[in-house]
Amino acid sequence: MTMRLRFTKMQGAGNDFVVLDATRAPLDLSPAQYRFLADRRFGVGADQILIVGPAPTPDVDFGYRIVNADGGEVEHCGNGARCFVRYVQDAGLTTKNVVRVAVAGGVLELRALDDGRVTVDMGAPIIEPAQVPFDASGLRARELNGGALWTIDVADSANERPVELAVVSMGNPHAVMNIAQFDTQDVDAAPVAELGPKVEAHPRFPRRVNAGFMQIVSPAEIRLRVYERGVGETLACGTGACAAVVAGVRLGWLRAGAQIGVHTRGGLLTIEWGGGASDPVLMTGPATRVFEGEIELPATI
Ligand SMILES: N[C@H](CCC[C@H](N)C(=O)O)C(=O)O
Repeated sequence: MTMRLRFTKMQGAGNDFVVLDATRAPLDLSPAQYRFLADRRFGVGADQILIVGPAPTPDVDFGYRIVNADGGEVEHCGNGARCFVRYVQDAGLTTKNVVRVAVAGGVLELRALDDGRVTVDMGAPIIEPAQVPFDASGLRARELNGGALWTIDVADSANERPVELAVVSMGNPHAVMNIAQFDTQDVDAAPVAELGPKVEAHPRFPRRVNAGFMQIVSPAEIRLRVYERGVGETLACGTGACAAVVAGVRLGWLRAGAQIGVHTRGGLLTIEWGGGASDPVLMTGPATRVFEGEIELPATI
């Protein structure tokens, strides 16, 4: 028994999505069915599944849900937000250029630009460790320029090793590491494959965490790789780029209020944050429709 499911494949800076339209009828798939859709051999293949729905409240235009490739539903997706607005415009679901959408992590305002990119007001970051959430019990932060760096022990292949990180939530949890601590100035040589999964699943992150590896190029430019919670390393992570800039500004490594160029493996994201706790993080980047299709989705997997 299968169901025929129409989908749109999209990508934002190489972070790729299967977009499902639930604006006309509810769509409630199982985690196993979401994993099937995300599977790059047996299904369509994607980092996340985006389910576009009707507005849950009068103050927004739409709602959308985000499911990681492992089938777990999450609070936020920055690259997905840009693809969402491209989708609803292309599908004729809106004629607006500024769209408000409700996600589990909050309400986003999205602006489609004339050059094809999209700017997302990602809201203010959450920097209180307990709200990330991060268990800081028994730890003492290293204060730097008003920001905080935490050292946790991570079991790598050989033994336990200390890893220094900043913690930020954009509605979803992020750990940001400066790669200089790994004796390299090249993010391509950072130990993402080895340490990414260990940090993602570290017990001090009760909801797991997205692990960002940041190379500071200048006060207005970074290179970033992210081992995403529930996926693994992706070519880009929008909320990860926002979290890295927030951490970098707070720690004095990046310039507050500047347009920070975030070079990811999939393309350039531009992030701006004024540095105030209530200042919104603004992210601008690409959003591309790749193809549309149909798939026979097994009713039970
Ligand atoms: N893996 C993330 C969700 C997707 C975030 C990323 N794709 C983005 O563009 O922000 C998490 O579990 O919080």
